[in-house]
Amino acid sequence: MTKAKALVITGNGTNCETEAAHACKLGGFDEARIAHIAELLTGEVTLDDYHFLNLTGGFLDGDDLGSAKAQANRLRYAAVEGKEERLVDQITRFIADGKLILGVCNGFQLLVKMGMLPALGGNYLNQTATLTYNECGRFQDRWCYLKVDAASPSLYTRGIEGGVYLPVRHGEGKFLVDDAKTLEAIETKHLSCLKYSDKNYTAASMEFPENPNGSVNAIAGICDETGRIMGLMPHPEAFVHRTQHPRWTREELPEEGEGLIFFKNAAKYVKENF
Ligand SMILES: NC(=O)CC[C@H](N)C(=O)O
Repeated sequence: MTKAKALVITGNGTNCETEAAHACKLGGFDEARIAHIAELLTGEVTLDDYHFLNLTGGFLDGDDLGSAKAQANRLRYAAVEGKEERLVDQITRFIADGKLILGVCNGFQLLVKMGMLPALGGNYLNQTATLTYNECGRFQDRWCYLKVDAASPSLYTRGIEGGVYLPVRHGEGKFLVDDAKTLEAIETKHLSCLKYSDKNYTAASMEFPENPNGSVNAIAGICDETGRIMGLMPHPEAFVHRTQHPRWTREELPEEGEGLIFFKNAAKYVKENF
């Protein structure tokens, strides 16, 4: 059987790479390699050797120009040393090969600003949305209830009943779209797979602090139409064990944290399809 291989990109200010790689291993990947972005740009590491690309959280380029904007330009336009291709050509091939990309927080901002989400009509290099300053005007560091759309094509949220409880920590998490048509397409295709909600996961919420940033339609995460590419502001890699839960000493909790399912689903998909 193929070895399921995950790649986590680090460098220029990411700070969740170790947790993301740990979550990949716990979720069932045989290998989780942390690579500096420079290793991709020099051609020492190539995406073709992996199945699951993790774009992780942090403060890429210090959030200058807006979170993840500089890295979005870097990934879209930088050449790979000694090769006739740009890094974006490798990413486009990665997607065409049926592989998986998960962007968390800064990684979600990166995917959106590269144009890779929501990628309506399969156009992966067309920016139609953004993530900008939280409506409250402050950085938010708190735990949120996230309602899952069971009709979404996202492979990561498969099997989740109701919703998940995960931490957020961001200053620029407000999801916005360029026009009403984009939002309508996102909703009718069920690409808005995660929404900030009340604690019973009954309804999406625009109320602060349930919705920590004022995202349009309470959107916390979206996927593309294939369900293989997903981005979300909350951090699934930060809740893979019960001791990461804020009330773990007071509540009876299962051993496994609620975020691990994202990585288990990704590993299962890779093992079934490669
Ligand atoms: N945790 C993160 O990845 C934060 C992303 C970004 N630096 C922000 O503050 O919005």
